[in-house]
Amino acid sequence: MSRPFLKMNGAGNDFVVVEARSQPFAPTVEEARAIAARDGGIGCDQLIAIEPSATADAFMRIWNADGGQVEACGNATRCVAWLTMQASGREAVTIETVAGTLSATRAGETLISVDMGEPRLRWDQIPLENEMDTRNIELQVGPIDDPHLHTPGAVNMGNPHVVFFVDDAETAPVREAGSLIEHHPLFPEGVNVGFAQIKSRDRIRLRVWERGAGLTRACGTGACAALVAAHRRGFVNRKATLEMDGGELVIEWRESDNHVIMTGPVEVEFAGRL
Ligand SMILES: N[C@H](CCC[C@H](N)C(=O)O)C(=O)O
Repeated sequence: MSRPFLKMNGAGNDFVVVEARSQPFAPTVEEARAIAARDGGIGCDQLIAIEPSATADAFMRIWNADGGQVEACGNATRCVAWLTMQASGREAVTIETVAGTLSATRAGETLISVDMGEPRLRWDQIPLENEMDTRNIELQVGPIDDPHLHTPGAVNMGNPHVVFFVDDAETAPVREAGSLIEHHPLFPEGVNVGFAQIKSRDRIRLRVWERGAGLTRACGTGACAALVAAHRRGFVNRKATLEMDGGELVIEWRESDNHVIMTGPVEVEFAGRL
């Protein structure tokens, strides 16, 4: 039976959002992949279901475009939080995910802040295949030998990220290197691959090759990971604007509680039926 959905995006990272509180939604990997397909499907980076939660305002389930379920999606969390605020009239809501429950507050008519919690920084929390310093991980593969790509940092924001520091994000080998590293044996659960150009102590230009989705126009958890990795290397302050292909996110790694706060836009593109 067909069912309604909303096509949304957060800074250009786009989603098909399905309401699954009244009617369960359990697509197979193939069905999720078919919905996400840009050629023949609706087309999105992630497929999102809003489900009941016993402990939060809603549970958010996330499928990547390749049909696999994942733990976290920052831009989608803002979209689901915004929908929940619009429906409830409240300015603060909680969203339960596989990676934990997140608190969101309204920062504007279509601007949402999400407390993404604490970054996980130990090698076995990323996770990595073997023990190493997650500030500077040793990774040599394909175009990554490019001397312009400095030793990356690794951060888990509920999902795994590796962040390379590059001289120019526009010319960085995002597709070639991203697709190689996504499945590199150093990352037993795969990895999202960020390419960060430090423009100043409070501005980073970031492009992300996402695990299971490829090059996206923005990545919220990727923006959080890039800020944390760059601060750990002394490149930026604790708060910065992350310039992504589809828009800007403001990320702060709060000193008081070690939480990472992500603020960014939400947009409803259209409504349809699956
Ligand atoms: N676009 C999402 C990240 C999706 C991460 C997913 N690609 C994974 O496999 O972890 C975001 O805004 O955080």
